[in-house]
Amino acid sequence: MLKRLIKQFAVSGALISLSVAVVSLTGSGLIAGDNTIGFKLVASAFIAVLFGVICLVLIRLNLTLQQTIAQREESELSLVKLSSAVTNSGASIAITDTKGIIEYINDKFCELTGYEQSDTIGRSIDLIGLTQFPNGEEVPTWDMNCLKDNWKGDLLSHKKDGSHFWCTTTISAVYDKNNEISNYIVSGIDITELKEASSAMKQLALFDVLTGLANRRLFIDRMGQSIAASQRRQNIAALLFLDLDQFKRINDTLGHDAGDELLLIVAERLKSCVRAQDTVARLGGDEFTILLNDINDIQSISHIANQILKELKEPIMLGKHEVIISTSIGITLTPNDSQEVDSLMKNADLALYQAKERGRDCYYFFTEELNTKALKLLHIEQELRHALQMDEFSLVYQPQVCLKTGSISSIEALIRWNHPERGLVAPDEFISIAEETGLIVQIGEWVLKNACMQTQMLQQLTGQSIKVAVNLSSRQFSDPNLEQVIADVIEETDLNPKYLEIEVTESMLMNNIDKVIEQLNRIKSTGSTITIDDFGSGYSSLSYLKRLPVDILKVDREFVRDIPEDLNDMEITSAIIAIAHKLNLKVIAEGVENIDQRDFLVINKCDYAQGYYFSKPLTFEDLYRFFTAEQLKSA
Ligand SMILES: Nc1nc2c(ncn2[C@@H]2O[C@@H]3COP(=O)(O)O[C@H]4[C@@H](O)[C@H](n5cnc6c(=O)[nH]c(N)nc65)O[C@@H]4COP(=O)(O)O[C@H]3[C@H]2O)c(=O)[nH]1
Repeated sequence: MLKRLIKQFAVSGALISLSVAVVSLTGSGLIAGDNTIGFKLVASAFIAVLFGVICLVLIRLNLTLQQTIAQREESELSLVKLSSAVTNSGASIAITDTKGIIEYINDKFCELTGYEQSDTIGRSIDLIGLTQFPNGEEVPTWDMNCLKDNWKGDLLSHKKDGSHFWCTTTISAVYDKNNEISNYIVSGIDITELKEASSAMKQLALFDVLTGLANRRLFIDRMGQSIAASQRRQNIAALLFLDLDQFKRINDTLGHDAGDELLLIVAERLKSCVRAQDTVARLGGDEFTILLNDINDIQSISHIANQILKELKEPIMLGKHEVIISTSIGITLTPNDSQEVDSLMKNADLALYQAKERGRDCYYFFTEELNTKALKLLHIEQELRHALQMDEFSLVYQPQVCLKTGSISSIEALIRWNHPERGLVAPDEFISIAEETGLIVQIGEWVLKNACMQTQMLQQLTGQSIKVAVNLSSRQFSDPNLEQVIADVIEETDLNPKYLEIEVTESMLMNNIDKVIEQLNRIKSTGSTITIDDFGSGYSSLSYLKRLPVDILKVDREFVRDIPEDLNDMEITSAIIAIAHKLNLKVIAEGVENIDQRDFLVINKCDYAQGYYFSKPLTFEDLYRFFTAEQLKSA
């Protein structure tokens, strides 16, 4: 009101004075002859101007006053806004003095910590444990004397009830007009859930879900640390690769839950064999690795390896079933064998392979010779790839003779590798490498296709219904698309499928009988027949044999070799023939090298035979000649 009155007074005064001044000056000009009147008029104009100026000053003063009041109102409003923002902030806020004594806390602080205003004001902020990291380490920046700027970090804090929460915390210094710190604002946001989620993710990323052991990633990381530590401390670290010998069988027969339970028990037993500074990891499946650190003598590694072998052989109860397993262990040392993670892994794997070769349930230390052998195998693998591209493979065929008629009933296709430098390479030297590297899938398809094609051609050339037997490797046998591959080849080569015999080894059929039966039935659905190769060399149970959809049993060469000297072999061979016939299966004996063996087989009613006595494996051209000669003989 007063402001308005002053304003009105000043404005009217200024206007009146200005008008009076103008009128006076005009009047003084008009009566220029009369000096006295003119002087009076000028004087009154001067007074009017002076009065006007005073009024204008008053207007200015009034404006300034108004601005000051508006500014004060504005800052009051800002303060209200700020205080309401702090009070209602989603972040917990505490304001402390320079010594960390709490002067203010907002509602969120109370909600988060469980403390009331009355519990906290006047007490140290240490109350909620902001001065310590979870591992007990001091928070360095919480020293008030050091904190000159903002500090931000994640802290594990305490609630009033003693429980913990993770808080992402910002501590900011507040400066007064003398640029001295007057207060600290401590604001925090609860990130407990986030921390828990990220630690769960860390657990997933670094640990095996089933066993809780380190996973491959963490293990490799630890290996890097062990390599560095062994160099620093000038001692040894050992890497052990383990593979459970009977795991697949247990998994297949007792199911995956039992398999998982077994892995958990194995993990516990492995942990019990090593020290706290060692790492046990599961790389996947039944593959475990162990890192033994700070080793001073190799005997202690052997001691631990022996302990593991012993521990794992203790019976394990899986539900109602008691199982006994064993393990094979490959061992490599750093810095002795290598100081590179990759080559140490490779070394241990090679040593493990060697342990398995040596009959399993044992450990084997990596050696340089092993490495040389592995390099040689790698070289052969590269050569095999090249051989496939350059068409260096060929097939030879060994006739199979019907012992009743003496005529050729089938031919067995056997692969040869025409190596550009080494000449003809026998399959025993490369099939296992091809299997290990997976190249057998391509090589096997090549064999199947060429064997069918050439047999079809031979049938046309000779006019005879010749069958062909083709060996299948275990890798091919486990391919779920196998029947499609066979069906495609049959269609492509135009061979009647009843002339194709697929040979699978007895050892291939040993695992998971139901799956094997399924696979054999799929192969049979193509119209071809199935022969079990090397029969008697494995441990086929007769009850299994009854269920298998097979047509022919091939007696292993081992049993035929010492006939007629070895009575046991003769007993076994005649028993296999008798059993096969009881099951309505045909029998073929392989490796027949002399007439005594042939006669024995004839007497014991073996259906077919194959061996050097009848013919060595022949090239396609020789085979054709062989057939023509046979035809001439019988004509
Ligand atoms: N001591 C002796 N040996 C005889 C006699 N008659 C034949 N043999 C040899 O015995 C092997 C018979 O083949 P297998 O048992 O299937 O054993 C085969 C088979 O398991 C594998 N193999 C050969 N060709 C292929 C193939 O195309 N694919 C696959 N997956 N494996 C093959 O390589 C093995 C060896 O084949 P080969 O070296 O051709 O050796 C052949 C053959 O040459 C005999 O009277 N005495």
